[in-house]
Order: sequence, then C-alpha cells, then structure tokens
Amino acid sequence: MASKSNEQIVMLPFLAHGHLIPFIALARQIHQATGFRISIASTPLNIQYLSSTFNSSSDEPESDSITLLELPFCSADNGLPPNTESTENLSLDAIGKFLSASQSLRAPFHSLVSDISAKQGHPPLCIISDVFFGWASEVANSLGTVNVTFSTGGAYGTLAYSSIWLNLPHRGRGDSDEFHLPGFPDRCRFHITQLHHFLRNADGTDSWSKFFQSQISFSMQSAGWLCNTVEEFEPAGLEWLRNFLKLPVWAIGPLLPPTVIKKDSSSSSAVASGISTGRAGKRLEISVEKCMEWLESHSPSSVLYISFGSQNSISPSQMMELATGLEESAKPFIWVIRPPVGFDKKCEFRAEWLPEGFEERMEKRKQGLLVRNWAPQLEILSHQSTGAFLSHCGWNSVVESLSQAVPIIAWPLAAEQAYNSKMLVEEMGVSVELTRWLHSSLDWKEVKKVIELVMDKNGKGGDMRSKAMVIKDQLRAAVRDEGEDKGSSVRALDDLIKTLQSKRQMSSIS
Ligand SMILES: O=c1ccn([C@@H]2O[C@H](COP(=O)(O)OP(=O)(O)O[C@H]3O[C@H](CO)[C@@H](O)[C@H](O)[C@H]3O)[C@@H](O)[C@H]2O)c(=O)[nH]1
Repeated sequence: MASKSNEQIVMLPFLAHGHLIPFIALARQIHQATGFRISIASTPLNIQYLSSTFNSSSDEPESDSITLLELPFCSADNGLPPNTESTENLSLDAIGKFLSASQSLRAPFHSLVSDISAKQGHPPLCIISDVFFGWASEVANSLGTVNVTFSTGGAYGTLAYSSIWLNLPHRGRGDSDEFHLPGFPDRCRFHITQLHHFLRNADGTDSWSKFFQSQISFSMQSAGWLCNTVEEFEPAGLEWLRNFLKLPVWAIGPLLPPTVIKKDSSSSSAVASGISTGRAGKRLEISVEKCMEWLESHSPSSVLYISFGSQNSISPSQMMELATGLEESAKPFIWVIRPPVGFDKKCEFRAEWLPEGFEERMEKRKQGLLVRNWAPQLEILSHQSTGAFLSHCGWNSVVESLSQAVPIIAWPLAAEQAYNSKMLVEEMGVSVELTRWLHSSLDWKEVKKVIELVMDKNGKGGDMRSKAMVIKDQLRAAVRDEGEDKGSSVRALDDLIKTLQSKRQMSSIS
C-alpha cells in the first residue's frame, strides 16, 4: 500500500445496492492504492448498510480510513413510503418518483463538502459521484474541486443508455423496427424491443427523460468518467464511450473484493478457502455455509444459479413457467426467489406463486434450493459446482459471473440490461438470451431448451464456457500489480490519481 496521505476523496453513490456495492469496492481500491482517506456520503439507512458491510470484513484493516457521512433524507416528504432509502422494495413506477426525490440531496451534500473543505483548509482532491447525481459536478466546481463521474455500468451499456436517453434516436426511425446510435458503427444498431417501455415511450417531456437527460448532461461536464470494466474486455465499448463523452474514461474494473478476484481457481469455493467477500451487510435467510454444503453435494459446473439482482422481480406467470421449465430440465439450481410483480416486495413467501408442491419436490430430489430474497451471490458464483447464471444482466452480476468464467442466460428486466445482454450474446458469445422484460410471455419448453443448451458441457454450452474462461483471465490480468508488471486497470487508476493531482497543482498555481 502507498504511504498514508492527507488527501481526501468524497464519494456519492446512488441509493441502490447495485450502485453502493461497486462504490464500496472502488473506495477500497483507491484507498489501498494511494492511502487516501475516502468519505462515502449517503442517507442514514444506507450508511447503516455500508457500516455493517465494512464491519463484516475483518480482513480489511484499512476500513477505519473509509468514513461514512450521513445526508438527511425523508422519503415521506416526497410521497414515498416512510424509510424508503433505496430502490430495493420499489416497483418500477415508484422508482421514477424515487429518482426525483433523490435530487433533494444536493443542498445537504453541498454543505457537507463545504464543511470538509473548511475543516481541512482546502477542498477534497475530488468528488466521485454517481451518474444519477450529475449535479455533483456543479457542487465540485462551486467548491474549487473537480468531479469524476462513476457510471457503475459497463462501457457499452453506459454508452447505449446515455446516448439513447440524450438523443432518443428511436423516435426518428420511421417504419423500421430498428435504429442505430447516431455517429456509431452498425454494431450499435438496436431493435425497438431492446428498449424498456419507459424509454420506448419517452419523448423528452416525460419525467424519466427529464431526469436522465439532465443528469447525463451534467455528468458530461465532469473531469472524466470511471467505468467498472477492463480495456481488454470491452475495447470497442470503451472507444465508443470515449468518442461519445469526449472525456477521459478510466477503466478500473473489475470492482470485486481482492479475495475473490485473486483467488486460486483450484479451490472449490470462496468460503472453503477461507475467503470473506465482505458482503454480510444484508440479512441472509440462509447461511452461506448451507449454500456451500448444498453446492458441495453437486458435481462441478452442474448447478444453475438464478437471480434478478437487488431490485427486479418477474411476473407471476413468468415465475410459474420458469419453475416448470426448471423441473422438467431436471438440472440442479439455486433460485433467489422474491415476490413476483404485483405483490408487495416485502411480503411473506407464498407457495401459490409456484406449481403445487414444487419446493418440496425440489428439496426431496435435491434438485433445487430456493433462497428467499437475498443469497450470498459472490460465494455461489465462486463455487466450482456453479455452471451457469440465469441473470437480468445487471452489470455487477455480469462482472461477478465472468470473473468466475460462468456463462450467462440473459433475461434483461430494466435499465441498460438489454444492451449488456446484446454485447454478451453478439460480441462475446458467452450468453444466450432467454427472453426480455416483464411482459413477454414465457413458455416453460423454451426455458427447458435454453437451460439444456447452456448447461451442456459440450456444444454451445462448452463453447460459451471456453469464451468465459478467456474473459476471466482478462479480468484477473487487469488487476495484476507486481512491481513493474501492472495490469491495465492498475495503470488506469494510477493515471486517474496523477490527473487529479496535476489538476490540484494547476488550481493552486492559478
Ligand atoms: O441475492 C442477491 C442479489 C444480489 N446480490 C448482489 O447485488 C448486486 C446486484 O447488482 P446488479 O447485478 O448490477 O443488479 P441491480 O441491483 O439490478 O443493479 C442496478 O445497478 C447496476 C449497476 O449500475 C445496473 O447495471 C443495473 O441495470 C441496475 O438495475 C450484485 O453485486 C450481487 O452480487 C447479492 O449478493 N445477492
């Protein structure tokens, strides 16, 4: 680790687990590389979550140099249920309201950074803010520091999502079902069904367009962007994103606990090899050990892991078809199960969501393990029995899966997930798309067919696994840091820090 320093960086993640998790990893990575003090600002309940995450990782002695700072937030003032401080339990429609409400953090965040500057006699080295808080670039400018945007997505997904929201190119497509991103090659061509219905219906005057257009435009005024990806993994996506933003983009991924990314692949699981992923901030209804024990009882690469991230659910009819397809495939699986769309996300599990007697049959046959609400995902993906991941293609899930060479069955449900899926299927060959969004009708026969295809150790499944293995090596090589031999992400982080320090020097001279 570099020598301790008086420099400080303030981070502002968006209020969602899919954003908080990579911000935590980024804070650790920067602190370990530089010794800088890092402050993460968030609302009270998210601070509680972050705090328990740090406390749970006893193998990280630096965590006292990462401080957590509270920002006041009252969801009830914004017409949301009380104590809503993350997207976790919100329906997609309520998320729109939550995005607007989150903008009330601007004034308290300005005061917080201003107080930090007054206390230490100079502003922090920089603010690293989420792309959803683009206004942080104005806060940084007004307080004499710089802002760096962290998108938390991959390069291709970030480019597609940002460019489509800003330009709404699908509106000018005429009779065609396809459109492409203006100024980009044909590989950036999309089918209209790859747009989530919010985006498909957007016309620039709706609240979603207004939110995304203003936050992306503000973020494009920052000093550069950080991306949780790797040069060798997304060369084209990064080139296109740089052309679009006309700003430096530092690819500093994969943002994963070092114990996971540097783990010896011969050990069967993170837990078995004494690895803590430092993710215990969420209450698990099943112990990590029980999941590992279940996985141990299955053969290598034989288990399908199913999860739709921290905030999405599928529809009741899709849930039935998925369960039937799983049972008919006879393949072992672990399924993180949540109330389907239309039910309160916090409600108790109900047997009626699944075919009659499903859970009991799966348990008796040792075919399936149903995990309520939240599973130790990284530990499951790191286990050698896990052979594929049925995922909504949230970017953290993509990176976590490929860092373990686990191919993906894609089922995008929101946000930029369809673009992540397109890249994984068309550019990388490590995924097959099962279906898209919530409103698609899903047939259990199709579920069975796709599961059999991907779980097959030969043929298409074997080919996907070999390609995923190449990506795993690229992701691991990027964080190599042995003397002069530094991977691309380590060099990118060095470059970010040098750029920030030279900006600081320039501003103190002028
Ligand atoms: O049971 C679970 C479910 C999730 N996770 C973790 O939660 C994170 C989920 O992140 P992600 O896979 O990216 O999904 P979302 O939570 O849906 O992420 C949001 O944020 C991502 C990053 O910006 C975007 O790519 C997604 O579209 C957006 O929905 C991952 O680290 C998972 O390991 C668990 O540990 N256990």
